[in-house]
Amino acid sequence: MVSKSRWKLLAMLALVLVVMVWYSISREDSFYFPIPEKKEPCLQGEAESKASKLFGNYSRDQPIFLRLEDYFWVKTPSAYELPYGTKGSEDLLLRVLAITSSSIPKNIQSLRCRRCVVVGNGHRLRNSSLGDAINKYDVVIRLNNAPVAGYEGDVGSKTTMRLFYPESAHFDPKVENNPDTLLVLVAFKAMDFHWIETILSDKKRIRILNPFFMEIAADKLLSLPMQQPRKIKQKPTTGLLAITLALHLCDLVHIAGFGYPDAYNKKQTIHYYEQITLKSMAGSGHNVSQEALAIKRMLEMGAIKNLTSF
Ligand SMILES: CC(=O)N[C@H]1[C@H]([C@H](O)[C@H](O)CO)O[C@](OP(=O)(O)OC[C@H]2O[C@@H](n3ccc(N)nc3=O)[C@H](O)[C@@H]2O)(C(=O)O)C[C@@H]1O
Ligand SMILES: CO[C@@H]1[C@H](O)[C@@H](O)[C@H](O[C@H]2[C@H](O)[C@@H](NC(C)=O)[C@H](OCc3ccccc3)O[C@@H]2CO)O[C@@H]1CO
Repeated sequence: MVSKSRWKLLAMLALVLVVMVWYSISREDSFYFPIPEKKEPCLQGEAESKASKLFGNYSRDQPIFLRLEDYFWVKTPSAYELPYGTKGSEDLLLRVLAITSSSIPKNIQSLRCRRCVVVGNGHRLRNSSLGDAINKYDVVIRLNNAPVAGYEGDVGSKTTMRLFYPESAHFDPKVENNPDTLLVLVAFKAMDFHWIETILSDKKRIRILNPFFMEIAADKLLSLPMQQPRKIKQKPTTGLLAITLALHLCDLVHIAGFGYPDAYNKKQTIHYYEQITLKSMAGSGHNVSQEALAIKRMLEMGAIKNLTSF
């Protein structure tokens, strides 16, 4: 027979154990009982089903990056010229695709469920301390010249893809030089292909984004006219384009650093890394209030989740 005092001792020990487990789990840096890294639950195909509701009649068969085989023997017909299609640029593309790659890296390809985060360049990331959370995603998509060095605590240090175009390609290659980062060209005009042909030095890391995503963002998210006058007056921002791409590539899509100040807020800086205001964007061909509505719609229907405020 176990005596009453023994039972009491056992009960006390059990209580201490429960408190230790609770304390350990509630701390991020669990030291009594190491717990597996906390990751967002990921449902395979979730972003795909939300995207088809959002975009309607929408083909998931499109490749993310342009492929040589689609221009080599049979020239894939495209309804639009750049930036919504490749009509008229086929021969130039053939030359560029012959010296670049179109594959998705094996470590992303092989994932059963792809957790992605699109990091916008917005000021809301400043002092957000989101760095560790951002680094936990399988795919981190960054935009233009947004720096990582010096801002790791707020924006993380992992970069799986950087979407850029010639005018935005002024990130410091000595600092932002992670060899695992794909450099994804967003082509807006034929000159962009000439440019990339000239500057290519590390061919293996360059990809050319399928203009299909620009078309979908412009048409389905912003309802912009698809008929092309000589000059396109309005187009999606690179951030909205990246969200559209992520909904195609990933199973889970989160965003951070999106949202511009109100138009009357003339002093508020727009970026987390420099002091420019909304004024600098005048004439850049983006309708940020229309984009805010599109992002709100996607948040409301649960297609994306926001890590910062909006
Ligand atoms: C002066 C100008 O033309 N600025 C444009 C700049 C500029 O060309 C590059 O930074 C290169 O220097 O690029 C843009 O955008 P930018 O590089 O500023 O920002 C990238 C994306 O982050 C989202 N963003 C940014 C700031 C903010 N306060 N809220 C946000 O939601 C947007 O989705 C944005 O796309 C661009 O490419 O879209 C759009 C900007 O209009
Ligand atoms: C995502 O868009 C990027 C950036 O945010 C825009 O500001 C920028 O817009 C420029 C646009 O691309 C230029 N269009 C072409 C076809 O080059 C436009 O050029 C105006 C122009 C053209 C020819 C003669 C006179 C004026 O200028 C826009 C503002 O700079 O586009 C970026 C992506 O390329």
